Amino acid sequence: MIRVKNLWHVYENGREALRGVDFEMGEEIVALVGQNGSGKTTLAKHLNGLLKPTRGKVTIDGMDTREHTVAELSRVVGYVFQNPEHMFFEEDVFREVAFGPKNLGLSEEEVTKRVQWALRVVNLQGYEKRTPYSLSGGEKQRLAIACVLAMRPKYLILDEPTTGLDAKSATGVVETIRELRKEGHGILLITHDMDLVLELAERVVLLHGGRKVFDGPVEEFFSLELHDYGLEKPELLRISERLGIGFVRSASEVVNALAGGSR
Ligand SMILES: Nc1ncnc2c1ncn2[C@@H]1O[C@H](COP(=O)(O)OP(=O)(O)OP(=O)(O)O)[C@@H](O)[C@H]1O
Repeated sequence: MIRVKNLWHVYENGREALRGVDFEMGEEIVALVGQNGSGKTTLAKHLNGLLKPTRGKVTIDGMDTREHTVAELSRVVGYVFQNPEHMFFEEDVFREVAFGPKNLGLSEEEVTKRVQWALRVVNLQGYEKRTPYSLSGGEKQRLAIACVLAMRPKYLILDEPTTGLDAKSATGVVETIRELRKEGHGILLITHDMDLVLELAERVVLLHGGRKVFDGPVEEFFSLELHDYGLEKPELLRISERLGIGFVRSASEVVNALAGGSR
C-alpha cells in the first residue's frame, strides 16, 4: 500500500504546495486530478522519494520515504514523466528498455526476459531494433512505460500519458494501462483529461489549492460542480444526461441504453 498521512510540502520559496493531504492506494487505477498548480506533481514526487515531507509521513509498502533513497523507492514506484521522448538516449528500443534492469546488476538472461515481457505488455514486440526517435507519439509513450516497467515496480505513476496523442494512439495507451492493472500493478494517473478519467479510473482523488477535496468513486466525482475546480465534464456525460440515460462510461453504453430503450 501507498500511505500518505497528513502530508505538507512547503517549497523553499515558502509556497505551501500540499496542505495536510491523506491518501492511500493499492492495486487499483486512481486518477489524480485538479487544476494547474493544485499540487498533483508535488504529491506524485513524494511517492518515489523525489521530494521528502515537510511535515507528515509517506510510506510505500511499509518503507518510510525519509529513510530510503530514490533509487530504492523507484524499484517499487515507477514514474513515467510527461513528454517521455526527452528521456530516450539509447540507439534502439531493446537497449532503451534494458538500461534500467542492467543497472540493477541482473544477469543478461534476466534482462532479456524483462525487456521481452515489458515490450509485450505495452504491445511493442517486434520493435526491438527500431530507434526510439522513429516511433510515433503513442509508441514513444508506451516505450517510456516499458522502460519503467522493466524495473518491475509494483506501482506506476503516469503523468498525462495521453496528452498530445491522436485517438488511436491514446487507445493503445489505455489498453496498456488496463493490461498493467490486470498484471497486478497499482496505477496513479495524473491527468487533466476527463474523458480518460471516465474511461479508465476506478477512483478519483481531487486536489485543490494543495488540499484533497474529494476522494471517491468515479460516478460521484462527476456529480461534483467540476467548474469550481477548473475542470470540465466529459462530452459523453453531457450527452447521456441530455438523453436522460444517466451515468455511462463509454459510447457503447450509450448505444446499449438507447437500443434497450427503443425495444
Ligand atoms: N520547485 C518549486 N519551487 C517553488 N514552488 C513550486 C515548485 N514546484 C511547484 N511549485 C508550486 O507548487 C504548487 C503546486 O505545483 P504542482 O506542480 O504540484 O501542481 P500540479 O497540480 O502538478 O500542476 P500542473 O497541472 O500545472 O502540472 C504550485 O503553486 C507551483 O507553482
